[in-house]
Amino acid sequence: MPSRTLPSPAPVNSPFSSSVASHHDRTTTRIVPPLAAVGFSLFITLSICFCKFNRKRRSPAAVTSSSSPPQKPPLHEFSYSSLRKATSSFSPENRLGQGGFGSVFRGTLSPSSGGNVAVKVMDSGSLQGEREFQNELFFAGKLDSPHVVSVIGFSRRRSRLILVYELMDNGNLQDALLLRKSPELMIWNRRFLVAIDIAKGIEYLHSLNLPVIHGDLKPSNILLDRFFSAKISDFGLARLKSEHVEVKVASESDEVNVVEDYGSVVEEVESVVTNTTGYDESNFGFTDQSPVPLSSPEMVAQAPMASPETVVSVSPEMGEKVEKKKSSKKLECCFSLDEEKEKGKKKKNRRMVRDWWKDEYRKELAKRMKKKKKKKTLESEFYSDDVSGSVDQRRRGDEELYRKKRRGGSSNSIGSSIDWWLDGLSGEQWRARRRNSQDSVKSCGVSSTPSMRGTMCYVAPECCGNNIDDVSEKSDVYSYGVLLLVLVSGRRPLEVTGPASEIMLRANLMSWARKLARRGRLGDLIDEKLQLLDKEQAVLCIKVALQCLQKSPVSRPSMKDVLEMLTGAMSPPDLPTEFSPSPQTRFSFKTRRKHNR
Ligand SMILES: Nc1ncnc2c1ncn2[C@@H]1O[C@H](COP(=O)(O)OP(=O)(O)OP(=O)(O)O)[C@@H](O)[C@H]1O
Repeated sequence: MPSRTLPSPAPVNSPFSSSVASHHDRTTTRIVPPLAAVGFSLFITLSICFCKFNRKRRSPAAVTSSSSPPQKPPLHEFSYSSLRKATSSFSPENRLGQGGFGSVFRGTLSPSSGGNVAVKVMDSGSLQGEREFQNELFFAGKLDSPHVVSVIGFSRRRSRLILVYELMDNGNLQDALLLRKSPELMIWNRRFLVAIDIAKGIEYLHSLNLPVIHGDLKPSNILLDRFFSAKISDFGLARLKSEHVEVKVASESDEVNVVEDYGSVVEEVESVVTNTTGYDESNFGFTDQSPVPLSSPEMVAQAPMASPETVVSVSPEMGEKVEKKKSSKKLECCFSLDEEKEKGKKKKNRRMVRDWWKDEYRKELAKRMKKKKKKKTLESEFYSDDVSGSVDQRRRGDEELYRKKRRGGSSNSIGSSIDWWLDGLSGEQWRARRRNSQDSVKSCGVSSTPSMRGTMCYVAPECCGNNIDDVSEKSDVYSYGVLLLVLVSGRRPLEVTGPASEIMLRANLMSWARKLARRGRLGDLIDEKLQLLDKEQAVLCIKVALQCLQKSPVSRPSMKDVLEMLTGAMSPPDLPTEFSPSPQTRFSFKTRRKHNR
């Protein structure tokens, strides 16, 4: 009987083992494929996720979205009828104010469209108005700050241009402070906070990637919301910073190297002639901001052939283009015009504008000389500490006339008469003047913008010449200095009311502040009617203002420093050694050279 032996472990190749193995194999083949598939798909999924995550981390979009502020929603294009309805057919009761280029009305839209708004209707047919409108829209797309009045939208109906802003319930600073419409501003702290808000707003503009120069800072362009927070408005004269630009007008294939700054490129574009009827409507605004038109060679080639009623204009598209080109530090050639032609045209335009201004000066001077001979003595008194031996920057556009009169033997009085006239223009007169200038623009067909750099009394001396490169952030700093003095004193920069002795002493706010500084009596400048006054803070404001009002732009502090000085983050400033706002010699020299050319 065969003994039952326990089956020894089967060798691998035994039939038994093969049957076990085949059984095992069958099990494995049944289990492994799904497992492998699961594992494989898990692996694939994980690696895809990893790749995606990695790419996302590295993508510029991810970087921007995390580090840059959220994009502003696009501007809304309103229909004319909706705005007419919102303002009860632009009824006089809804009128909030009148600017140089149109009226502003209160409007009520649906909450989703903006709720309560301010609707600015530009005077139809005004070229400057159109220009300001374009500028406003261009900057509206760029600016986003709690210290800048927001543009909500716009409307365009043939030549009727309308801008829609957030409503600022307490109107402008000029009315609130100088017409004493807001008793709230009689409390010192409120005024100080307004000064800080404005400083923050300007600092924001200057700290942008492409700094924005407002160019027209004055109380009527500072609006107050219902909590009396101040915001900067009116970017009609604003521009991108201009420094040194090496622009070679070259052939199509050439490239133009842009050194550091692009504002001047915008300025260069100003000399590209466009038709009076304006910009191409389809390209106007925010439906498509693509920077097509001005760079296209066809258009540039057409430019000089435009009709006689051509005007100088800057377009939003160009600004956009300029910004886009910044990263590459190169700007493709925008101009196929040859250099000589372009220069000649520019020169001719400038000459026409200058001639017009000269004429205006001459007329105004004659009138003033005839009517107010007595004032001569007062003027020389006011400007005795302001006017240096050199010709004032503000007279640069009128140097010929100045020199002629000087030869006539009355240099000082004439010089200061011009100053007096410039400084003495009230807002109304200046506005009227700007309107007149529009007429002139129409008649001579050239933009008068080079002469229109802000509002008299607030505009920095270097802005009044023909050289656009003289305008910088420091020009805004100067205007802020005047604003600060106005805030602290509750007075206009020029007040010629009251008895003669009063006029002689205080008429010119800046001169008065300088005189007081020399006498160590800055406190005299503070508004006597202020309540809860913090005198130390008020004197600090005057000192900062005097720093801002220095004649040399480089000596003025930056807006960042101004803000830090006012908030105590930086030690208070020493009084500047020189107080004269008259311009640097280099400006006069440069301009004279230009004139002679
Ligand atoms: N968003 C707004 N909310 C409330 N009121 C406004 C608003 N915008 C303008 N206003 C009022 O309308 C007035 C006219 O404004 P606008 O900007 O047209 O001209 P301006 O700045 O006063 O003068 P200019 O155009 O000559 O510089 C302002 O002074 C202000 O009182």
